[in-house]
Formats: sequence, structure tokens, C-alpha cells
Amino acid sequence: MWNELKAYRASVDNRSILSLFDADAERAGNFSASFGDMLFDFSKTNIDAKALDLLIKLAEGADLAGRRDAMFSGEKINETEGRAVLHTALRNLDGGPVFVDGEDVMLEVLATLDRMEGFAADVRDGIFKGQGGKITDVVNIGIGGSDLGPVMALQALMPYADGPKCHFVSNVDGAHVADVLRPLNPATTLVIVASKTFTTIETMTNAQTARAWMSEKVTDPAAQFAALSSATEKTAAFGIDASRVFGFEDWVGGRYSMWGPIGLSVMLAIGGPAFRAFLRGAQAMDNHFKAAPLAENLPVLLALVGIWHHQICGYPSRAVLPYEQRLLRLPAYLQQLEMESNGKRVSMDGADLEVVSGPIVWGEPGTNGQHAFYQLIHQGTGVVPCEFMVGAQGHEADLAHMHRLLVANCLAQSEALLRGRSLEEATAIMAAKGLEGAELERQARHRVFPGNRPSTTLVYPLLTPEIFGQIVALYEHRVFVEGVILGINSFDQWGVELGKELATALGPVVAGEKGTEGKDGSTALLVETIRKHGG
Ligand SMILES: O=P(O)(O)OC[C@H]1O[C@](O)(CO)[C@@H](O)[C@@H]1O
Repeated sequence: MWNELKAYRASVDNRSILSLFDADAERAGNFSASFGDMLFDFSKTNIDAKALDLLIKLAEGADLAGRRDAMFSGEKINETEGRAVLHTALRNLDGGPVFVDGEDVMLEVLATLDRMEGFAADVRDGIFKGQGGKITDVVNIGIGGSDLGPVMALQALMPYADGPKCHFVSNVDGAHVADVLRPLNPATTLVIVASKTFTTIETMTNAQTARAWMSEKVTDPAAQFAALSSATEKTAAFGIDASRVFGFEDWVGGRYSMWGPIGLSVMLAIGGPAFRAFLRGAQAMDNHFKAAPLAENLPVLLALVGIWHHQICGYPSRAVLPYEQRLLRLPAYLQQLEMESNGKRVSMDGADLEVVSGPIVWGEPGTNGQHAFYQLIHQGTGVVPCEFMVGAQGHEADLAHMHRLLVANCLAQSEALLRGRSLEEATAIMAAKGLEGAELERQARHRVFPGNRPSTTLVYPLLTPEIFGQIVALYEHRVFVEGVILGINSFDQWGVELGKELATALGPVVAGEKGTEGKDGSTALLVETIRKHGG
């Protein structure tokens, strides 16, 4: 099927996407799909009925429906780690039982959610206090999946944030923790150590630093710490009382974990009911993903467009462009979600992949990106498929005129990518300015836009907790579908291990306790230079 798809793509490569609209008056409707009030439009791509049919056959051939059902039913589809993949259970608020090894995990999931909600309410209402009074600030210390999700979610849901102010520390660069802690009062700060394993060096080093900071001002620093982790022995050894430890099982992957305890900082900020609305949104997307036919299934369609652009057309990256300032950190979140999940070179059975692995994902909110890198997107020699998203409304009712300007910019970009501007059009524009001859031609050529560049647009009504939950779950399932089609395990991350091992070994070398013997010349030179400059 890969070859068939590539051959078909080659046969349609020269046609313009615009011509597809001329040939089919219903194209926009035929190549878009809805879920609730959300619309996913992929008509501004070179995918036609035949391509879509082949892509769906590709998904069917990979047993997508079977793999999806295996995931939801708790089979150990993360084969290299021998684990089930059940982040969906964390938002299965009113669903049925979910079994792992014959045990219904929902009792524990819902009990933990209730406990989180109780703790969050106590903090928000001032029942749980710091040693200097009501908690004013929360510092979440975590990295990767224990950071990116909550950081993104809090920013996305800022209009709903009426609890303590949440801050995030992730980088092992001491500058991060120092800058975050400096303005805070330790006596009214709650520190959350978010680490599934409770061994991650960055997080544990930052946690020790925060504890030392707190112990300068309060007599019992551990009393103002909470932990989000599966490793209860380690959280106890750190001195955190079990009543403030919120655990989750190994069937929740780090980058899929913000729906459970890792989301505590978000719950503290927005409160339990809004957090549950966020979960309900994701659950609604789960139900859609489970039930909708492939050709109407948003995560499946988003994935098939991704496969078409990257594995079939060979475009190396994709840009995620939210016209929503509050989705500022969505691209960073998706970088982990997509690249840690599908950046793999072997298939589940260890054989080399038949096709290239997942794409590079990057992006920035519009309109800021327009004034930075869109030049390359419009006129560079390479093609970057763009994934636009925009809310029909913003939360700032008194600034609706600004929102309309934002929307107009979003739509203008996808229109410009589609249409482009021909040499004739550019020449006419420059001739109207009085240019002639060779100078006219030279100036006109700089103003040509090749167009015919693919994009998709996701439109949603308003970025509420529920809609936000839907969007994140949509992308999670997209990554899963792409992984199934590629035949890889989207739920392990062995590629991060070697760097961790070498960093541990390099620690004493950088500290000057060991020499650089055995290191390559470049690494040795870098160590020597850093030492020479006082490192
Ligand atoms: O929550 P932990 O165990 O500290 O892990 C943090 C992150 O480290 C990784 O394991 C690898 O970078 C991620 O998958 C994970 O999200």
C-alpha cells in the first residue's frame, strides 16, 4: 500500500490544490469532518477521494481498529516495556470498568481523582495552609511529561484560573529554579514534585534545591511538599506524607499523564469542576475515536493527512500554528507527544521501518509567527504543511474586534498558501507602481508566491476546558494512529536513555574529579575549555 500511495501521489503531484475546488463544488464539505462544534478542514491539501481511499486502506491494513480496541481494553500494547496504555482511563469519568491483569482500575482512578479534588479544594479554600498562612503560590517541579502538559494547560485555561498562582520549574539549569523561587514567600508556597519515577535527575535536583530554600524560612519544609508519583517508597524517603502523595500506575505514560495526578497544579488553579470538564472533553473525543467510521473520525483523518504529507510526499516537518495566544505552549507539548512517541527507527518487532519515522513538529502562535518564519513557509524552496487552529470566539468579549482580526489573519494565511501569487499578478502590481523593463521583472519575481502549499484548519467555538480537553485528546489519538500505521511502539522512549547515561558519567569529569581519558577529542576539548573558564 505504501508503494501504491507513493505512485498515486507522483501521478497527481503536478496538479494544483485550487483546481480540486474547481472540479468539485462540494470539496470543502467532502474533505472536512466535524465532531460536536469542532470542524477539521483538510480540503486545502492535495488529498482527493482516491488518495483518501488508499490512506484508509493503509490504516485498515495496519489493523487500526483492532489496535485501538486493544489499547482501550487494557492489552499490553507497549510491548517493549510490557505495559498497558490506559491514559484514557484517567478521563473515563462515566464509562464502564477498565481491566488490567483482570482488575478493574477505575475504582482507584476515581478515588485518586476525588482525593486530588479534596486536596485542591482545601488549598484553594485555605483549609490546607502553609506555615505562614493561606497558600498563595504553587511551584510544580517536573520535566517532560511531568511539566509540558500542566504548563500548556494552565496557560490555555487562564480565564478559568482563580486559585493560587502556579509556577513551573523544569530545567536543571539553576537559573530556572532560582528565578522562579526568588519572588516567592516560602511560608505560603506549596511545592509539588511531579515525577512518575521520582528518579529523574533534573526534577530531584530541583526538588532538593526547593526544599533547602524552604527550610530557611519554615520549620517543617516537607509539610509544604506534595508528590505526584508512582514511586511511593521514594516519596516517603523524601519525607512527603502519604496524604499528599497522588499516585498513578505504570500504564500511564509520562507524556500522556496530565489527565491524572500530574494535572494537580492545573486543578489547584482552576478548581475541581473545571478540571472535570477538561476530562469530560477528552472522554468525548475518546468515544468519538472509538466509534466513528474511519472516514469521519477526526484523529484518524488528522493522522492520515500527517502520513500523506510526511511519509508519502516527503515533507520533513509540520508546523502547528494556533491562532490562540493561550495555546502558546501547544507546539512544545506536541513536540514531546509526537516526537518522543513516533521518533523511532524500528518497528515493534525490531525490524527497520519500511518508511521514514514521524516528522519534526514545530510552531508558534499566530500572528507572531507571521512576523518571524512565515516568510519561509510562503516563499522558501521547501514545503511545510501547516496545521492552523482558531477559536470562533475569544474570551475577551470587549475585545471582539481584535479577535476578528486574529481570525482574518488565520484564514488569510491558509488562503495565501493555497492561492499564491503568480508572476503575471506580481508583474501587474509592480507595473502599476511605475516599474518597467528588466527592473519590473526583477522586482516582480521577488513578489511571486508559488502557492499550492497544503494546510489544514481546526475551528472550535471557544477554548473552554472541555474543548481544550478535546483538542489534546485529538492529538494524542492522532499520534497513536500514525504509530499504528508505521508499525511502531508509540509508548516507549529508549532514545532518551543514552544521553542520560553519558551525562551521569560526565558529571565527575566536568567537576574535575576524573580526567577526559577515553573521551573523543571534541568532548575532551569542550571539557577543558569549560574548566579553563571556571566551570
Ligand atoms: O515523570 P518522570 O519520571 O520524572 O519523567 C519525566 C520525563 O522523562 C522521560 O521519561 C524521558 O525524557 C519522559 O518520557 C518523561 O515525561
